Amino acid sequence: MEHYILALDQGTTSTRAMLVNKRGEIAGMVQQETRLSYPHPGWVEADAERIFGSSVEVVRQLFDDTGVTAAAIAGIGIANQRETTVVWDRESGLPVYPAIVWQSRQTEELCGQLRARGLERIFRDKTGLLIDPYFSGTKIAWILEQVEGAREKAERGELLFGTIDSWLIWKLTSGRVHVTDATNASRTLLYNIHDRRWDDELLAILGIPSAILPEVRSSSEIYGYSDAEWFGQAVPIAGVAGDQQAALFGQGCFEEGSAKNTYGTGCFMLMNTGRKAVASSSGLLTTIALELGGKTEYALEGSVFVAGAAIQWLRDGMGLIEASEDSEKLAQSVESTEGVYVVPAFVGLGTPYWDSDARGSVFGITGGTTKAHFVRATLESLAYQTKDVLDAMEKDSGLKLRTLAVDGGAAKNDFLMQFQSDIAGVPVERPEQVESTALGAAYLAGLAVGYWQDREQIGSLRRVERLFRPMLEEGRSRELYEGWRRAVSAARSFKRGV
Ligand SMILES: Nc1ncnc2c1ncn2[C@@H]1O[C@H](COP(=O)(O)OP(=O)(O)O)[C@@H](O)[C@H]1O
Ligand SMILES: O=P(O)(O)OC[C@H](O)CO
Repeated sequence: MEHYILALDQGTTSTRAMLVNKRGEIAGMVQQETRLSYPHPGWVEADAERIFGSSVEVVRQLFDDTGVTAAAIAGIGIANQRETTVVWDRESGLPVYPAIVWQSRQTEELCGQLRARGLERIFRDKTGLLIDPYFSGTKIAWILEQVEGAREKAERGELLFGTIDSWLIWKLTSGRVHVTDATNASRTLLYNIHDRRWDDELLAILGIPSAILPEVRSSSEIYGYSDAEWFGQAVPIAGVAGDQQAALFGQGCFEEGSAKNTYGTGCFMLMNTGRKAVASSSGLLTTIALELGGKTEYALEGSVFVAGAAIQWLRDGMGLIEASEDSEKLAQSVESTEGVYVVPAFVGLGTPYWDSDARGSVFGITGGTTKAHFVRATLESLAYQTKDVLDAMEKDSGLKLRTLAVDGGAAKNDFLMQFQSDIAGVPVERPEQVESTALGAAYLAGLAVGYWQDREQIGSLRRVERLFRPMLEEGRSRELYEGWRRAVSAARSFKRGV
């Protein structure tokens, strides 16, 4: 019987289960969309129970579709949307509040207070992150504050916190295992990435009792076994990483200086900086890339909050397209945007601006602007935001990128990838398998159970599907990008009225 690794990619907008074979091929995939809710402007929440339910459903469906059973699964690897925060009752197993999604901004005020107390430096030095609602720490503090009785319960050890990986593992093991991995821990604003432990000082500042925290483990080891109830028989859960770190690993970015950009709901560029935690002066985050074989590796990261989400907005909010893929043809139906810029700062701006006040804006429209220009400008915004991050990355690392490895849903868009290469002036390399996140999770699990031997073997499995080279004349590219910078600057000043 052929054995597989089961990869579970629990992303912001969808949950996917995949079977990965020895050759690193995806032998089957099932996907389910996740519904988000927006209870107030800027807030983004999800039903944690549904996230777990859909995770089980996609696996069961995958088994039904392929005829593969749990007996043929050597291990489960989990990659998850990071930072998204779940707090649940240890006894009943029920979340005390919906999952607060990473994009959600309800802790803006709390973050402002922390910054006003001059705490930015302490958090930055210890965690590599900024004080921003993006990260889990203030989300936990907010839940403990807002949900009646939650703080007292947390202090009595009756509540548990987890990012989505912890939540899924806890549920899959029917409440026996409460763990996370170092990459996920490094996104909470509570984890000291240098000492590699939960930081008491930061916990005290945020008023979070340590009893609610999961145990932090490596990214590749057997954490526990899924209860037979879920998939028919127990399966080892053997790999965990935040989805962006998983994608870095799945892309084979093992060398210092290698980088990938994932075009999903947001865009996340990570550069491997090896055993060094490089501090940034340009608004990048320093984060744990991986903990494997007793060694910790670090990465620099640039985060764009709204990327593919802007294409979804064209589809669902504006009704301009029927499916995300349609954006490609429409964009190509016009020569340029004719000066139109869309700044999709729906929840503020991340790297390098970190501006919570910025809001989405459109510039340069005329009576001649059509749907095609609008759609093209929205797609182009993904490339411009990536260029912002890339510039910061090269500046802080002192390294010039030779190629940018890409993946994620929107990386399938040829127009976008060519425009990206043109604007960034760097070759863009798309692997045959753009599901790098799932592959990364599978590789981590496979290494733990001996399905694959080492990174060398894994690296040899990667195949490039297409290389996009810069084609646009450099002066034109610079001019377009300067227009973007002006648009961003205007979008940022609008809310403040300056
Ligand atoms: N061909 C395409 N062109 C542009 N955007 C796309 C395309 N296909 C998917 N997307 C966008 O990519 C996102 C889905 O990518 P995915 O990697 O699955 O995201 P996530 O893991 O964040 O849920 C969606 O926001 C969708 O709008
Ligand atoms: O859901 P994704 O794949 O866009 O990833 C979300 C990130 O992990 C948030 O930091």
